[in-house]
Amino acid sequence: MKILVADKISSIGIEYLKQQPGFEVVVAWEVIPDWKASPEQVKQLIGDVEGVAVRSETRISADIIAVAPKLKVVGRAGVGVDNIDIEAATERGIIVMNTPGGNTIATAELTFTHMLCGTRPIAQAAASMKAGRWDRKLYSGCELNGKTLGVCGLGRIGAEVAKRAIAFNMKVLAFDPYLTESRADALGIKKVELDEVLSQSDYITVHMPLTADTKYMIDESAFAKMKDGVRLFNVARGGIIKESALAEAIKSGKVAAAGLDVYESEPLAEDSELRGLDKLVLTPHLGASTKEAQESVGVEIAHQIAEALQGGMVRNAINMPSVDSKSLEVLQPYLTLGQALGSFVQQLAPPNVVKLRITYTGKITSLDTLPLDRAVLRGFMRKISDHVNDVNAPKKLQELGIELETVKSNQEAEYTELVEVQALCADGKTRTASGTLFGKVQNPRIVSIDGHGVEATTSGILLVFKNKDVPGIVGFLGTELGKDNVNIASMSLSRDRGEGWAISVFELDSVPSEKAQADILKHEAILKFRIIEL
Ligand SMILES: NC(=O)C1=CN([C@@H]2O[C@H](COP(=O)(O)OP(=O)(O)OC[C@H]3O[C@@H](n4cnc5c(N)ncnc54)[C@H](O)[C@@H]3O)[C@@H](O)[C@H]2O)C=CC1
Ligand SMILES: O=C(O)C(=O)COP(=O)(O)O
Repeated sequence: MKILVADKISSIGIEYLKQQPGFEVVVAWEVIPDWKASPEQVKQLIGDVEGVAVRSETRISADIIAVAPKLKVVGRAGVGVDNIDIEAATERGIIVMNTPGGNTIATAELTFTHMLCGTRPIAQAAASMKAGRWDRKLYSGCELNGKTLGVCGLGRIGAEVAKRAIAFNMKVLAFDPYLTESRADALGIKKVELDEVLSQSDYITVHMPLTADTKYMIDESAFAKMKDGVRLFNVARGGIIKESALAEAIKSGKVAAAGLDVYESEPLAEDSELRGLDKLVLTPHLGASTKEAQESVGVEIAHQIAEALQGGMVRNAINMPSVDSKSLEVLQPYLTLGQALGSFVQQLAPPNVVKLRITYTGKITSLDTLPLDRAVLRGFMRKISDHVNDVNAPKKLQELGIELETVKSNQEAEYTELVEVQALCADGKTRTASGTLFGKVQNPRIVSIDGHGVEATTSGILLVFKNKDVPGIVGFLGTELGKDNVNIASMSLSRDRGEGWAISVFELDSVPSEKAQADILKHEAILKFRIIEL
């Protein structure tokens, strides 16, 4: 398996990948000496690669994905994945993973450094000293003590910045729609709306991803709401603060000081007007550039990529549910059951399914069932679409126009836990299969088909049929299958005395020939049957 290291990650991480049996590691800058991670260069190396490790420089666009037919994993040694086309990767079933947390402290500390530089003009004073001057009057500053800091985006980095601000005796306001009051209380900060952050803060710092909601969140109209002499910082993503509006606000004197680490377009253009603004301190996307952070994220991503490609655990995936090893052990039999039920129902139902409903009942409802949903979908799509995996299964289902509904039910059931998969068809009919885990070994079994109790395996070949409840059916089938040299491994019969018919499942060792299937259907008591391959 070929792994491409496209951006400079920790050498310990690269070594780890090289040590993995069966891995061939291509270190981009060793192969192409003037490596700039341009699309042309990336295309030269990515053609036969199964895993790629990147930071923020290499763009994994839809075009790149299109020329990387073997690509299975994109590992981002860091947080932001805006350089990766997640939609295109998901469509292709490529796992995109990052390493949240590894560079939190480094980035929080750089933010604080920027805040301090915006408080005491260290960068400007240092430059003047280097230029041979001694300008004591020019470079006086102010104090953080007693000031109000507004934090937009109170996630990992925002929270660390807030803690440091509190240590400097600042009051902290936070705007983050996803922040709970209890977390705000625990951090000793006040959760407010964006307008309050804008109007009440002496310092404003942003720590969110760049999304449609956050793009230009700080634009001309936001600056108009701010105090005169406000100080602004962006160590998150270029474009959250609109650069042209910031430049105007600095020039007009509205903004007393500002610091940027990230830009709308990177690298920042040589002739960008931002470079000429004295009150603005610029750093070239250095948030995560500490020895500690790079070692942490580089080693972590190497481990994650290796594990995912070696068929182990998938951690920190952006486009599929992640499961840790302990949970995976618990979930494994359920995943087998879920995939089997999904596949079973798809093969049982006609092709006009419009909705898939997964219902969890009993003990299982206490687990994180998201990975199970994916297993059901993967099973359902198995015979419909090529290359379906946990990454792209929901997208593929959506493309087929099939809606997904998942329900956690607290209703009494015959089993202590039950997974039910129901296909709702365009004509209003439904086809349903349920399953549970049997015994201490947690053996997955199908226990009901369309509401009729059966007991069937979750692997192999099943003959499912509906018949009139008359004598001789089992003998007839035994004879017909025997003539076709098909062995019956087990059978489960379920009859409905009231209606006079039965649903039965035979587990077979091989698929009966078309002739044998036609002969079986000739029996007037066999109403319909399906061969289901699990
Ligand atoms: N300059 C650099 O080198 C680095 C930059 N970053 C960037 O810093 C940012 C934050 O990273 P983390 O704290 O690790 O992420 P995180 O996911 O822990 O925090 C992001 C926070 O933003 C909030 N948020 C999302 N949408 C929002 C909205 N519309 N309005 C307000 N809040 C919103 C979320 O609720 C979350 O609490 C990311 O953009 C990341 O890419 C991260 C590391 C290094
Ligand atoms: O982790 C992030 O989001 C970053 O922006 C860090 O970027 P980098 O890995 O230093 O290119």
